[in-house]
Amino acid sequence: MAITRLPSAGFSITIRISVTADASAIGRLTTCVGEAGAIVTALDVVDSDPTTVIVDLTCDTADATHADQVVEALTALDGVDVRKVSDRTFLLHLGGKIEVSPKVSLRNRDELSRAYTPGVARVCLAIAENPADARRLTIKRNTVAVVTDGSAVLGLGNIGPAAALPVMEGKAALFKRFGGVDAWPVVLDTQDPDEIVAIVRAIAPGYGGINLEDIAAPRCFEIENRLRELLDIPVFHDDQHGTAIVVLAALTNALRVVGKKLADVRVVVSGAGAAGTAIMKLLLRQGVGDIIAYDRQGALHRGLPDLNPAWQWLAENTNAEGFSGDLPAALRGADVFIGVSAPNLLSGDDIAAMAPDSIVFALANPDPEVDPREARKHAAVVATGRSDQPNQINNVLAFPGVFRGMLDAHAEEFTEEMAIAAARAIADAVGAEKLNPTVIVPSVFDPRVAPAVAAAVRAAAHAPTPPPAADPGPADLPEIAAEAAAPASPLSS
Ligand SMILES: NC(=O)c1ccc[n+]([C@@H]2O[C@H](COP(=O)([O-])OP(=O)(O)OC[C@H]3O[C@@H](n4cnc5c(N)ncnc54)[C@H](O)[C@@H]3O)[C@@H](O)[C@H]2O)c1
Ligand SMILES: O=C(O)C[C@H](O)C(=O)O
Repeated sequence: MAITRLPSAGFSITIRISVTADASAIGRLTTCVGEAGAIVTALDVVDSDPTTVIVDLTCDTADATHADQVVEALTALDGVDVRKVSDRTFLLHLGGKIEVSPKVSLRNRDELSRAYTPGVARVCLAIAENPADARRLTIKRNTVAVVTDGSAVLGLGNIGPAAALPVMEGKAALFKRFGGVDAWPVVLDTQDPDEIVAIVRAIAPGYGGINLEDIAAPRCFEIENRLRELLDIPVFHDDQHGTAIVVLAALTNALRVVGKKLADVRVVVSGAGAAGTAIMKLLLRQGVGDIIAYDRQGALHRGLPDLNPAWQWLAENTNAEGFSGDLPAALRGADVFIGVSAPNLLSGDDIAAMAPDSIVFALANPDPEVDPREARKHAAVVATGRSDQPNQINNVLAFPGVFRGMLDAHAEEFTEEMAIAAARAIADAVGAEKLNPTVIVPSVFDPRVAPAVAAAVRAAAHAPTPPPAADPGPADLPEIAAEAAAPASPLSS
């Protein structure tokens, strides 16, 4: 039942090869790579002499084992010497993916004296006198902490803070690329909720928002709730709310495609963790017909003893009929399946037993709950978290625009109203003229998405439209400078 892995840019390798320089040499290399199931994406001649040519051959493979097989096949060719193999994903990560870059030039004493000491002291005092000025005079206005304890990283589990860092750097890069937000990873060597809350509370003054990331359920709920109480900046748990926003957007459009209404559909959710719980809460808030929630031990229902508070809430607010059968049984006649749990739980036959025009979102990464190619044989709309399948559902459609909007609005909290507004903006970004079973979410690279989400979030925060630039324009500065400089300026006496 496992999904067959296809060659992907995520497993791209560059192989440096020395080959005898005859007319068919290059052709033999590319044929060999193709026959081994990889896809050649580039071939560069690095050097040559009268008898040999040295090339860098770049190809997409399916995984690390497949990459080894491709290299072995090349090595076995006559007249071929494989000199070096580079994993392009690892090359891209050398030294990390983000850096701090000054926005001011520091070319001489004049600039140094204003950007740093002694000039900076007056700015510090201005903020000490009026803490709200931190948003105008420091990075706080545009900076988000991406906080993790490394306890639930992607679908990889509890791999710890250092191993989580590449994901957090990636999030920070996405924040900047799609939302213009300066985000910085904060990886914590503790998984104790009290310590996490204390640390985040202590670092909060330097940030305009907190993005919790890859913290395992159910601790993530407690940590988020406590921080929301304590802080005057928005706290957003991306795995919960980012996912829930994009799933609501995708489901809105999928229901448009099949002509059903949210209030009429029965939804089965596999995985009542961070993502699943937030998805269910948002769907319930939007008036979904009914939901049955599954986790490892089966369906959540009112009769189950010793549930944690999050599951107790779900047991009381879902599964109206008190169904307690297995997952395939729950799917019989269901309109929608949403998987945020584990790979390969369902077969094509399970999907075939759903209601006509069913919708399947199999979102476990990297391998979904059901092979999407099997699911597509029976369901009207299928989405996954994968970039090599149509309808990729990923939080990146939500979080850059959500934080752009919250920062611009100087929002003090993230609200459900913002989540619903963001989901509507993402759904509407597809547009009736483009909507079909394979296009229910906009492209990650659609430049209209993040601004539309930001505008929707700002409106939900009841904030006025900000000026186009996130930074203060020159017109703002004299007023701030005069205000801030007056008490301490040596020139003013
Ligand atoms: N595509 C997306 O946009 C997207 C977004 C968020 C999460 N995800 C994926 O969803 C999955 C869950 O993410 P999360 O952040 O909620 O993690 P989580 O650890 O908070 O929750 C996962 C839940 O699934 C349950 N589970 C595990 N195996 C199960 C099984 N065989 N049957 C039923 N339930 C099972 C766990 O007990 C847990 O409650 C991961 O694979 C993640 O990569 C995808
Ligand atoms: O966060 C993401 O981009 C992916 C998703 O949250 C996941 O856990 O797989």
